[in-house]
This record gives sequence, structure tokens and C-alpha cells, in this order.
Amino acid sequence: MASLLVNEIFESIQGEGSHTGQPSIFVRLQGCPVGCSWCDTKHTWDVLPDNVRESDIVMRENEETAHYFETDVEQLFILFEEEAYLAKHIVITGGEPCMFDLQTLTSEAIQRGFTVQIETSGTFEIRCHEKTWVTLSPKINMKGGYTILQSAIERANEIKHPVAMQRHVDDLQSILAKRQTKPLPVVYLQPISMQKRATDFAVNQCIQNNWRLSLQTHKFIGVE
Ligand SMILES: C[S@@+](CC[C@H](N)C(=O)[O-])C[C@H]1O[C@@H](n2cnc3c(N)ncnc32)[C@H](O)[C@@H]1O
Ligand SMILES: Nc1nc2[nH]cc(C(=O)O)c2c(=O)[nH]1
Ligand code: SF4
Ligand SMILES: [Mg+2]
Repeated sequence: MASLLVNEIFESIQGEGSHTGQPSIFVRLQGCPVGCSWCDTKHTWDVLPDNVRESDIVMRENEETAHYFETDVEQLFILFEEEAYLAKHIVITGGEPCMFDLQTLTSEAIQRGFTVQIETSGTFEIRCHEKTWVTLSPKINMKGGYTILQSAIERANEIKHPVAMQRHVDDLQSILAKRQTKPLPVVYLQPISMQKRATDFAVNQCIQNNWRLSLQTHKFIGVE
């Protein structure tokens, strides 16, 4: 069975976007080459063989590390049971989770009665069950040189765009103009790193464009 590289798994409340407030099992996969300068999970970027650990070591680590373990879908659901998770919603994030083929994981989750959501930059093909909720957080002109895929723009169930300045809004407008599938997905602006200037800017742009505001609510209340 296809392998997954896991940076961390934890149960919390979805802090962002349209599922905000929903109890969720977060699966954070290792690896991302996109290179957003303001990324809040830089420890997930590199996949260094020296950083492989046993799953129980990674599961007991309390701080952010670049350690990861290798697993498969079957083992992942065993682990959920061992951890006695209660949430019925799974958020697959990273790193860039779409570097992995998520078809088996999302299908198995849905078959077991979970709802599933993927958080993705849209720079890799999205391979998942059709009932998966896809949150697209578009990344263009980042250091890694990746471009957003048209297929990701069409697949998005919501767009959650990190913003701090006008250029980010212009990027978002250009992405929305490319979307052919109707209806348009619900659009959120998410202030980069919760900075006051970025938040004020986002509020103003939400009002101007009738978009919604997404705050990283988990950070305000100090949970994972
Ligand atoms: C860490 S990313 C991982 C998933 C995927 N690579 C992506 O970018 O969507 C998860 C979410 O956090 C957002 N994000 C990352 N760093 C942020 C920051 N400093 N401020 C606000 N949002 C941030 C991303 O845009 C994305 O919506
Ligand atoms: N509580 C909580 N909600 C989140 N929503 C998206 C997250 C992510 O890092 O992808 C995230 C996260 O790291 N924690
Ligand atoms: S695509 Fe996502 S994980 Fe990768 S650098 Fe950007 S925000 Fe971070
Ligand atoms: Mg996060």
C-alpha cells in the first residue's frame, strides 16, 4: 500500500475557513517545495532521511520538529483507534499533502464514516475521493517556482487566500477569473500571521469584495 510520511497527528478544532469550530483529526504530511516566505510550518518542508523516527516517538513529541514517520492507510486508522480520537472529521494538511496520492486515504476515511478535508496550495494534482472537501490556498510566485494548476482551481470547494497586501488580492482575482466551474467557491481572506496591518487590510478587502474573513482561531486560543 502507498506510503505516507507523517509529521504529526493531533486532535483539535478546525481553526480556519468554512469548517471553523469543527472537531477534527489533523494529519500533517511531511514535505513541501513551494517555499512561501511566511509559511507557519517550515519544519515540514524537508524530507531528510536522518529525521525518520518510529511513529510512537513522533506521536509523543510536543514541540514542532522536522521528524516524521512512514506509514500506510491501514496503519493510520489503527493509530486513530489507539489514540481513541473522537472527531469524525479528518483534515489532511502539511507540508503539501497533494504531493501524495490521497485517493486511498480519503476513500477509506469516507467508507468508515468520516468526513474529510484537504488543505492544499494547488500546485500538485489533487488525487482524492470526490466527496472530499478541498480547501485551496493558492500559491503563486513563491520561491519554489511552482504554479497553481487549473485542475485545482476547478476542484476547490473553498478558496482561503492568505493576504497582507494588494498584490495578494490581485493574485486572488486572477485565480477567480480562471475558474470555469460554477458556482464559484466561497472565498476567504486569511491575514498572514495575524498581524494587525494584515488583518485590517483583510477586513477592508472582505467588505469591498463581499468575501469572508478567516482567522487562525486556534492560535488566538493557544491550541494546536
Ligand atoms: C501550512 S499550510 C499546509 C497546506 C498547504 N501546503 C497549503 O499551503 O494550503 C495550511 C494553511 O495555512 C496557511 N498559512 C500558512 N502560513 C500562514 C501564515 N503565516 N498566516 C496565515 N496563514 C498561513 C496556508 O495558506 C494554508 O491555508
Ligand atoms: N486548529 C488548527 N486548524 C487548522 N486549520 C488548518 C491548519 C493547518 O495547519 O493546515 C490548522 C492547524 O494547524 N490547527
Ligand atoms: S505551500 Fe503550504 S506548506 Fe508549503 S510553504 Fe506554502 S504555506 Fe507552507
Ligand atoms: Mg496551521
